[in-house]
Amino acid sequence: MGSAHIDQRSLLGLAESIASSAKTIVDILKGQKLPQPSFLPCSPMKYPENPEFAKLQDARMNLITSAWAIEQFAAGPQDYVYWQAYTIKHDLTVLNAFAKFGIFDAVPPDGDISYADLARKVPLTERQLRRLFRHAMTKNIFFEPRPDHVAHTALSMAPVKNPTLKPWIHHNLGEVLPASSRLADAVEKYGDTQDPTQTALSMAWNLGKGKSLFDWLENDGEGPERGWRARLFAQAMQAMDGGGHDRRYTIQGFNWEGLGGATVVDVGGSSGFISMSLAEKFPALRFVVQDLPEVEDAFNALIPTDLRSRVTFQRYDFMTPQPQYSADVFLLRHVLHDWTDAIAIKILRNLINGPGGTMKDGARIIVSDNVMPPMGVIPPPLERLTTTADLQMWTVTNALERRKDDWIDLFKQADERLETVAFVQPEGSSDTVIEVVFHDK
Ligand SMILES: C[S@@+](CC[C@H](N)C(=O)[O-])C[C@H]1O[C@@H](n2cnc3c(N)ncnc32)[C@H](O)[C@@H]1O
Repeated sequence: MGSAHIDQRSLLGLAESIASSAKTIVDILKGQKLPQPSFLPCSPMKYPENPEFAKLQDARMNLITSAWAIEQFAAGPQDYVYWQAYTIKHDLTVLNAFAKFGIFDAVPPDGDISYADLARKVPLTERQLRRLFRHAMTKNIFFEPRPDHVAHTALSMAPVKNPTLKPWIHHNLGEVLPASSRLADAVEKYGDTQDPTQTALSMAWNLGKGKSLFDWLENDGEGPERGWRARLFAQAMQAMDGGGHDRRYTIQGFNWEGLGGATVVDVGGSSGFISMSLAEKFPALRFVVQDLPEVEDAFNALIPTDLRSRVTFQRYDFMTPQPQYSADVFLLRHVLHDWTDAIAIKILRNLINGPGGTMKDGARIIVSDNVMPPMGVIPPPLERLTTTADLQMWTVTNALERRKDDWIDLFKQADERLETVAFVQPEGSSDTVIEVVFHDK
């Protein structure tokens, strides 16, 4: 078991470390004839991933860790804590307002636009716009190339170039942020509960008795609007398809080719984007994407014609017995971490015990999810992604991120016949692919 250590470096030591990591990054990019980082809107959105990835990644992680520490030294403890409490929430509010009111897309990607003209394109007044922009610009999100005009920077261009960041912002800042600000109140009221209906989210959004996150996403809204949150959530999940949660890690982490002509059931598969990528790569495989009814539209919008015969959608509630119980493989990607142990066990048992029989001997459950590493063994910027995922689950469903032993215990508790045979975490991946085999003996 590792432990997190306090950073012992001095102010000058941090500055030297920053200079050294920055030089490594500059040299690698120069060597590969790639642009240097800048705030120009045409800047690349991501770092390259190639043979020098590990060296580049180490330098980036050290640079970020050192920059965080040096910011804390430069601010001093009193100002740092005071500023954090005061400013951060508004950074997030502004980002949410930009996404909600279509401002990222209303500012032209090239050139600039006056606040007055922008106010004619979006549902905000010039005065409101100026106030939001002025705060955002302190962190290099948009800038004023000339008085009274606003233009994009590389950061404000990110949701324009990758539109899935907009539903991602909506879910995290429009839905989860009001809930995370109630986490302490929910703990005070409900204690250390694992009930998915007694959460900070249910408190913040007055969900009513017995309603959980997914009931709310699925049912909020009237008439044709109903389920609008679930549809946006399905798009937000596609934003996770990049960085450490890129779909390619789920593809690399298991020998899909070796399955031959099997049927894979993608349980809680959302828009089906993983199944579609797997189907493209492995033409012998067939897929059934299962999710709640409101997600079907997102699937229909995404499925290419040539995959329709091999990738289908089935409305299915995984709190009920699995209709495809005789399939060869069940994929659960980013699903079990949404649920406390008692419910995750119920979901697993529903896979095994179908309405007409049990899972086939030798069938596999493939889980692609976070496995919490021991404390302090991965760089702090990556550690923060795992602790964020854990707190996010606590906030929205009272669930958690599990360590390796927790996963093994979970499968055993669900059914003694489940054997966990592999944990594979491809390089660069935040997800681990866990392979579990069912022995019907
Ligand atoms: C965190 S998302 C993961 C989606 C997808 N597997 C991925 O990798 O991005 C969890 C999914 O579980 C689905 N879900 C939640 N409750 C469900 C239920 N009772 N039955 C079936 N699907 C459900 C949600 O609609 C959502 O698509």
